[in-house]
Amino acid sequence: MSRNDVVIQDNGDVLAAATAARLITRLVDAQTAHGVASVVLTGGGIGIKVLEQVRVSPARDAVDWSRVEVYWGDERFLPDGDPERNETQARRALLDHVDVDPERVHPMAPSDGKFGDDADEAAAHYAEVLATIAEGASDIAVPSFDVLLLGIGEEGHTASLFPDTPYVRESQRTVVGVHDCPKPPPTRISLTLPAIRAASEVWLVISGEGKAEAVSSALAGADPVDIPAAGAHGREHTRWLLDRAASPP
Ligand SMILES: O=C1O[C@H](COP(=O)(O)O)[C@@H](O)[C@H](O)[C@H]1O
Repeated sequence: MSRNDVVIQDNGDVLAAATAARLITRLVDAQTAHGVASVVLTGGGIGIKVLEQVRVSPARDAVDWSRVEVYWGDERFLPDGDPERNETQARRALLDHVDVDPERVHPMAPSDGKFGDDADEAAAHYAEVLATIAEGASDIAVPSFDVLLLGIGEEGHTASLFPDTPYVRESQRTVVGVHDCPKPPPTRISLTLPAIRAASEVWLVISGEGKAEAVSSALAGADPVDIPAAGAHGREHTRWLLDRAASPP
């Protein structure tokens, strides 16, 4: 039976620091249990702040970063090194500062990489990468991620799955090229809801009053087609990690 928790912190700074502490512990526990831990990163303001808090925590050295597999839940399809790419931001916030094994860091392709500007090809390739690493722990061809971080948008999008799009309805593919996004940049790559649901734990980390209505709808059981975040669940645990401003009234 999967658990669902809501934890509310006073403000975004406390939320970021508390989530960083929780993430360090989760990675250490996963390494203790099975040697190599896996994490799926998110972009967005609070998601990157969490990584910065991991970086400045003395406890970060409790993690053996060379035994962490790093993935992304979504990416803004922009040139390599673009400051708006989730990968660029995650590297600056944390990955450039810890001893990760480059072979275990799995960014989604940039728009000037080997797939050129073909986001669908880049997404199909990422699906192959995930399928190759998958241990067959679940029915779907992605690794059983130990922890998958997500943010949400004011309209309820999560990863790059926006409301009422073919992408949030996707039931077969694990990774999709996403086009005509309402939030820039318009082209993205995203895990789908079935891939997200393969994670052992899903943590939705959410800050700011602009998100409160979407959070409230998701927790009330909205249709994921309308509020994509409502469809994000972990196999074992789903944690809604909120600041007070983002909490339902
Ligand atoms: O564009 C994106 O936005 C969402 C939420 O970002 P925020 O800054 O409003 O918190 C994020 O979850 C997603 O990964 C990112 O690509």
